[in-house]
Amino acid sequence: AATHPLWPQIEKLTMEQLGYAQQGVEGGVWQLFAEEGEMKMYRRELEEDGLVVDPLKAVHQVRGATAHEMVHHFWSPDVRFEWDTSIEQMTVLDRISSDTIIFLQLHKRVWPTAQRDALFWSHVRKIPSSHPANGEAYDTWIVCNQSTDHPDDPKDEKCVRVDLTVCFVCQTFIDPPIQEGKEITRDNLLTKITYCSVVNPGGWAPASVLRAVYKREYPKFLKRFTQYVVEKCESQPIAF
Ligand SMILES: CC(C)(C)c1cc(CCc2ccccn2)cc(-c2ccc(S(=O)(=O)CCO)cc2)c1
Repeated sequence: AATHPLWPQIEKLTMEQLGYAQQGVEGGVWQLFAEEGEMKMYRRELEEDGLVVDPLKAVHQVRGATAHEMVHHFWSPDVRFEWDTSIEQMTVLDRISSDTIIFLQLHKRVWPTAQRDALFWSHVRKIPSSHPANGEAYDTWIVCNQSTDHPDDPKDEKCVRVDLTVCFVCQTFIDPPIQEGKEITRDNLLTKITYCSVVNPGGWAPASVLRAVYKREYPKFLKRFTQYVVEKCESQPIAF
């Protein structure tokens, strides 16, 4: 896949998004709009050509599943319908490598806006932890979703194409730190999650509707998704 024409963009954007996700939310630019237990959701108000494209950043931490397990279930087309209630259809247009897929997704229509679809590459990658595994911090895993073009794009005029950049970054910590010779259980897995998205709705949609939708849907999505992965993995061997 390193020879695929998209590869330089995939490499560059994935590392940029990793940096963006790891930036803190200090400085007053991010406004907290939802908080539930360990989950905090922030947004910045941003409009382009009169369209709401508010960047979102969510941070969460979850016990019971690893960064690898979280990120794999976010990336995999096989389980997408099990957790993503916002989509009506999903097609894999291309598998450009074992870790990069091109998706076409039809999202459920949200009244009164026109139905939207999204065509994006989705890349999953492990970022080896910089300091040697001190037995606490494990590797960081990232999924980066970026809108792209594709020759098999059906270009359905009835649909409005959203333009999205999304990253889902996870890192697992063993808590409390492992004792010599003791086995790690799922309860020792503390996974920190950062979810960032910038979605241009791509066509007329009232600011009030979009802001109401993401303020309602995003907290639900992140809670539902993380619970789904913890439950799905609880009886499985731990995949680091
Ligand atoms: C609300 C807004 C942020 C603009 C929005 C609108 C729509 C299209 C559906 C829609 C919703 C509301 C209003 C109009 N259309 C989709 C998405 C969206 C797409 C993808 C992902 S993902 O994280 O890549 C998970 C894979 O599906 C997350 C969010 C967001």
